Amino acid sequence: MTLRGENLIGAEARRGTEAAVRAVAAATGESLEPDFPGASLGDLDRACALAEAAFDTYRETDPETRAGFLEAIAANILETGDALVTRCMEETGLPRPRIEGERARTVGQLRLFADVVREGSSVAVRIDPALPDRKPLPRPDLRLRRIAVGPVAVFGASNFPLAFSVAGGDTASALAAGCPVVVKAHPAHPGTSELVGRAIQKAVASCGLPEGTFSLLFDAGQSIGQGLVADPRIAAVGFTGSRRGGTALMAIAAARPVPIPVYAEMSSINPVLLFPGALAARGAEIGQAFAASLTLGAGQFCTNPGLILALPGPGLDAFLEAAGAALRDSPAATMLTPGIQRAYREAVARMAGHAAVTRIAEGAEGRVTQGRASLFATDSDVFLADPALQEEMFGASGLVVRCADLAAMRAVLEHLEGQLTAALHLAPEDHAAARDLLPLLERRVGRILVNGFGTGVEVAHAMVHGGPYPATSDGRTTSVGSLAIDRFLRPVSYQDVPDALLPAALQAANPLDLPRRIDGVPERR
Ligand SMILES: NC(=O)C1=CN([C@@H]2O[C@H](COP(=O)(O)OP(=O)(O)OC[C@H]3O[C@@H](n4cnc5c(N)ncnc54)[C@H](OP(=O)(O)O)[C@@H]3O)[C@@H](O)[C@H]2O)C=CC1
Ligand SMILES: O=C(O)CCC(=O)C(=O)O
Repeated sequence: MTLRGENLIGAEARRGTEAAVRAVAAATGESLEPDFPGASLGDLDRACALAEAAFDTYRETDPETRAGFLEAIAANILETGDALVTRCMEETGLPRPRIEGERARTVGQLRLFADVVREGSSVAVRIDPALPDRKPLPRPDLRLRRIAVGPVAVFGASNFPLAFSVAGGDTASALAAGCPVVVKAHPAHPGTSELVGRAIQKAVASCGLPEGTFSLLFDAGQSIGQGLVADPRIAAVGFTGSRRGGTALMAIAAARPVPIPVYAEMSSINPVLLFPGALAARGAEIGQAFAASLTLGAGQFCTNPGLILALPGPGLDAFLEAAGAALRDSPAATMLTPGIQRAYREAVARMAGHAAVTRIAEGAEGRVTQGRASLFATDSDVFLADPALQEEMFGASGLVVRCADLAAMRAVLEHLEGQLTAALHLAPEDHAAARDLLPLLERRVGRILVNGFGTGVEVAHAMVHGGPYPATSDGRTTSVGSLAIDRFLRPVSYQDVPDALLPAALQAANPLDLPRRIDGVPERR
């Protein structure tokens, strides 16, 4: 499919009139055709007006229609074939297996949400039938369902150009909830965004949905993104990116006359706890696995294992030796954008320049567009004294913090900001020590995992890809997995509303065949 560099506004595709986003080949820095002129404020207004006009129709689509729509998007994405894969590789510098894997994850995610919509428990139907004879007062008939919150603004993420971008988890969960979506494309992969956007636009048309169900806007600056968050027709925001970007959007959303939630997934350094028994048994093996996780995707994962906590000893020495050797052998890797490469280089230089931090290993030097791996080490008292040491280095770099004993490890965890994940490496004899730390870890992170690393989030029902601030703006939820739909739903209760006036979801005959709780008890079906 030929790229046209057009904004997709409802059923229309039109070139913008503002400064253009230039697509750039991540590996070489060369400009790619076409350019993507930015949307005007008029385009933004039209996209939001269409989204609002679509809302009441789209949110009341029956489960089969909405699930079929999500599946049609998945099919259309696959139909874009190699054109999508090659363009995405060129724009991001990510290798083919990664992009193909990410496409499968994106399509699988859309299909998972189709299943969620068909299954119906996200509507959360509750019925408390009237008790007219109750004394001293009768109870009214109460029926609850959850409805979509309204049009959602989604910011595509740079580092997952498919799974966290135009048709990624935020879009899939918002559409599954019944919310029209307006996406602000990430300037790092505009061609990928257009191809995926057209796949969604085509599905809107083939499923007979209102055109405002989906729009995609490009912008070389920040006025469209900021305007979207401020627009009174937008009811919620999904974002993955920097803490600075996420908090700027949170401030705009909070300052609106009607504030709205921003679900921002931001920085995380994902502590890895190496317990003594595990280190003694397999320090070198863990070191190799750690290096592989750290360098995945040039380290550009928010789940990247950036902080390692361990007690000194021969096990830690073996870990450092193996991780160091693997990282010294690791080739430099193309980073997503010149800005991300520069930010990474500066973060590594700051760490290397710290008087009380030593560099354990450095990967091979690369081109100007590439990042090289690094591993640093320090002691827990240094880490505790300097908050800058827990800032994310977005790339393949980690910091090992030597903790004199388990109490020192606890002190470091107490001091940490909110995180997406914590990984514990354990042997059976470490279980008691790990058990002691679990309550603290539960307070700090969204996902606790054992004998693995957090990179590569499973898209599943029991997944939490979230965590307390600043890992995310709202630790009560997740941006990956079926629970992500909850962000875009709100409950409405209907009291003594006649059956003929009730939405189908709540009618006595249950025409949508939804799971229901009657008087608090799941109905037998
Ligand atoms: N932890 C994580 O998961 C991730 C962290 N990052 C971090 O973010 C850095 C930059 O990467 P990037 O992906 O571009 O993330 P950004 O947060 O800079 O940008 C993400 C998106 O939000 C927009 N945006 C950012 N700030 C604002 C604002 N104030 N007003 C309106 N729109 C805004 C950007 O537009 P525009 O580009 O025009 O500014 C872009 O579309 C990385 O170096 C890394 O440190 C990045 C990706 C994931
Ligand atoms: O590790 C993953 O699969 C997802 C990582 C992620 O959410 C991110 O880097 O933004």
